[in-house]
Amino acid sequence: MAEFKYRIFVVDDEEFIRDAARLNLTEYEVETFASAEEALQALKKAQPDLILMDIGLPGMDGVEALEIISAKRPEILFIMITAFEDVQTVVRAMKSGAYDYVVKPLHMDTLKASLKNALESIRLRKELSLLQEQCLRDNLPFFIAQSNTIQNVMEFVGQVAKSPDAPVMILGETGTGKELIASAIHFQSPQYRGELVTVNCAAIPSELLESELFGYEPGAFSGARPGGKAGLVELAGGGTLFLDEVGDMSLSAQAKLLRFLDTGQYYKVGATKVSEARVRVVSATNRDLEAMVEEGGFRRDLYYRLAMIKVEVPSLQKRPEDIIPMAQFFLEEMNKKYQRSFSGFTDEALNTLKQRHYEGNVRELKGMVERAALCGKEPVIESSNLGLAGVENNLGKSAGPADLPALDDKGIVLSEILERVEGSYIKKALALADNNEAKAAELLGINYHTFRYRKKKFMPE
Ligand SMILES: Nc1ncnc2c1ncn2[C@@H]1O[C@H](COP(=O)(O)OP(=O)(O)OP(=O)(O)O)[C@@H](O)[C@H]1O
Repeated sequence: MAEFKYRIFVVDDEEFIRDAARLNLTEYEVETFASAEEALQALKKAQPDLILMDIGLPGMDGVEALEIISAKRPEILFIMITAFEDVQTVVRAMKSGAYDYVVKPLHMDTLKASLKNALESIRLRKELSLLQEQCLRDNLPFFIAQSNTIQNVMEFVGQVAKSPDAPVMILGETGTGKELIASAIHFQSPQYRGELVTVNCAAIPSELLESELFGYEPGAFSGARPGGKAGLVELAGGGTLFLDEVGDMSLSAQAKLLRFLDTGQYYKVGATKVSEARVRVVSATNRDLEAMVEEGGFRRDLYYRLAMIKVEVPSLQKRPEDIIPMAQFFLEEMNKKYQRSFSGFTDEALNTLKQRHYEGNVRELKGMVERAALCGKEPVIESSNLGLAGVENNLGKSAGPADLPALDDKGIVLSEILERVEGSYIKKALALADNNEAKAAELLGINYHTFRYRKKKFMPE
């Protein structure tokens, strides 16, 4: 195997110094240049690890070249070569990020020691970044994809994740895994080191959404924080902004978002100066956005912009092969969460799980397994632990008192039954309201935030 050698550019107008570097630094791959301009030209094709740069060059000086190169290639280290009297310039170079400097006349031992230190720091930096990458990827949420249907979706997701600027819209019923897919897009994209910032457009009152997204200047409105606030767009800079339930965004916020998507620019509330951010936007909805566009509730131009790439997540009903592997995976998760030690499900419980029609999709399945892990007795989950007896939770059927278990001398657990009834009505209201949580809350005569809180209890996120 060829021996690995660090690559060093030496930029000095004195031929003697260039020759000395080539002759003495044989353990490195050395290329020499008589001017900063020549080095800049070579950088278009080459990838040096370090540049040994003379400060007093004819034409562009060494510090200017350092600033230009560092802005684009911050990973390249610089050691500056300077004459004694040049202290001011050395200070400027160090402030601009030079790693070290050596003074003319060059002493090869001093130069070699400085190079060794610099290159050791490159090695450590590379090692650290490899470790960080591995750690990021190891902490990726686990996505179960057993069925061909969802495997095809995930293959497509892996492909679209690679183009960092293309907006992606994820469509699918509630609880199908849209948020998980948004995080898969982020972590498989080139900007995975940036933040993944999630905004639930339905949970933020429409009058606050704009200032949450774009931030505000000090004193922008009464009640604003004195120091102003950074927007979620800014926090997601260099990463991904996930707009969940995007169909619930007000028309005024839609207009601002469209401008941002078109130009990458935005105004903080109360600002006169424009700000910029580079962000991949992923959005999701379980509403029929095309119908909303026809009815004027969602801007057509924004819809086309956001849905440049569409990912459709099938309901659990359409991929029954995923039910059992998911149930087993969730049981492992719950074993850890609640320090239980279930080894699996009885055959009857497995059949119950397979036969159920999951209106709340994966979230409902996960909730059932969680409840079973809490209420069941080791070593295995039984069908009766799945919380389906007595009340038929499936939608389309009545969830009224007729389905409640009779009260006899064995007694009942009232709190459990009330909980089931509540869960059943919440699901029914969601279905009637076409998954619009605000409408579902209205149907149940409770406010939106109470609805969200109670929904989470039955359909944990
Ligand atoms: N394929 C999967 N593997 C493992 N867990 C999953 C999978 N799909 C969904 N989940 C889990 O199911 C729950 C619901 O998923 P998620 O929140 O991503 O759904 P959603 O489609 O965004 O729902 P909503 O439309 O209500 O916002 C989460 O706890 C998620 O971790």
